[in-house]
Amino acid sequence: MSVTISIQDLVKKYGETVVIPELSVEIQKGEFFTLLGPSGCGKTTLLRMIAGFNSIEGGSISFNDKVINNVEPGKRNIGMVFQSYAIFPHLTVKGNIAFGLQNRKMSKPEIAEKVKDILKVVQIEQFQDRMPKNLSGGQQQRVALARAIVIRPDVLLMDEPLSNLDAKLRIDMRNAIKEIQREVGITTVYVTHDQEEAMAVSDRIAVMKSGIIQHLGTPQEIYQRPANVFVATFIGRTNIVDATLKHEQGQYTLQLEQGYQEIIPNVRVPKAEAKSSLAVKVSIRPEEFIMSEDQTGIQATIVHSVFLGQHTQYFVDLASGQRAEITQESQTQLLSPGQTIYLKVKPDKINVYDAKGELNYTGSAQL
Ligand SMILES: Nc1ncnc2c1ncn2[C@@H]1O[C@H](COP(=O)(O)OP(=O)(O)OP(=O)(O)O)[C@@H](O)[C@H]1O
Repeated sequence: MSVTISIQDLVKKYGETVVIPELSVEIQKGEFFTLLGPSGCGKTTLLRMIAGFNSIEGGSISFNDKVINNVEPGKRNIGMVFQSYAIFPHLTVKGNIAFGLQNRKMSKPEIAEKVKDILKVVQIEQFQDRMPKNLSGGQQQRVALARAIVIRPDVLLMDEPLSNLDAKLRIDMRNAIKEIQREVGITTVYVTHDQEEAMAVSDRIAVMKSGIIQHLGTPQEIYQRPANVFVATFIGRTNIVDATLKHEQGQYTLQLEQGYQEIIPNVRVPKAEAKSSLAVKVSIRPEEFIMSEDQTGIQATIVHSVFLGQHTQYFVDLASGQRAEITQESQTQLLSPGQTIYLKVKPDKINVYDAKGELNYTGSAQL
């Protein structure tokens, strides 16, 4: 059975140091939920609180309607997968997977049946009699995953499970993890600092900084309408530029460099901040720039280019002196360093923030 995890006003302190000030979130039944953020933001701390390995200094964690704050880790019915595979070196693959079931006092045929089923799900049937030392990192991680899910946990917790794998295997394994999770449908909390990995596997992502959720949303929402400048720069690549937002005759016009301006269709400024002219920060992703055919827009000079096949990445100096990154579909002839171009932006795609970069005025960013 998989459960809803409700976290209410949760506080974590180490001595006098507050690591998680007061965090609330509801993780849906069967959801693949990721905690994403830079090193030290409190992801592992929160995961360990769910597992029962860390004390709780305030608030509550519930599985469905049951508060589990004081339930010991072994009784929470949780499966865990860590960065270090933590599988037993002296047991075969089959032996490793059967281990958790033997502790649950099942009959031998029942255990054999369950192990067989899980070997199939994680696709390591052919290695069932091997010892772990004769397996690749990816195969060992599949064993760890199989061992975690064979007990049919209510919750699956994964802490950087792919960090020890090489780049290609990480991609293969993240796809495998996503498929397996979908098949077994267990509520999953996944910790990573790798934004691309988070985007690839998650139903929803909580982007954290200093123990606080900065943005909670689907990968698409977080990429397209990041709640603040921290999230915009942490997820994917972007350019942050200063600009002025003018409110005239019921519409918002963004004034960028050199008199270049665009009407922005989806602006909502809270009443308390509303003025006819606001200093703002704008997040423009590399693909949200358009090269202007006529000589209007922001003048820029090509510094260098990186050919990536279908797309080419250009690093340019804007007239203001700011370095920017733009991505364009590759043309037969690449633009050369020193060449002058004119840039416009896609007004419905870019994100406009208050001057502190804390509040998104565009779209429907939810916090
Ligand atoms: N046992 C502890 N005692 C004191 N401080 C701790 C302890 N464990 C973690 N911390 C602090 O709590 C903060 C959050 O740590 P945590 O391990 O949760 O971060 P993280 O986001 O998982 O980082 P990483 O990606 O580097 O693992 C850090 O500032 C860390 O130094």
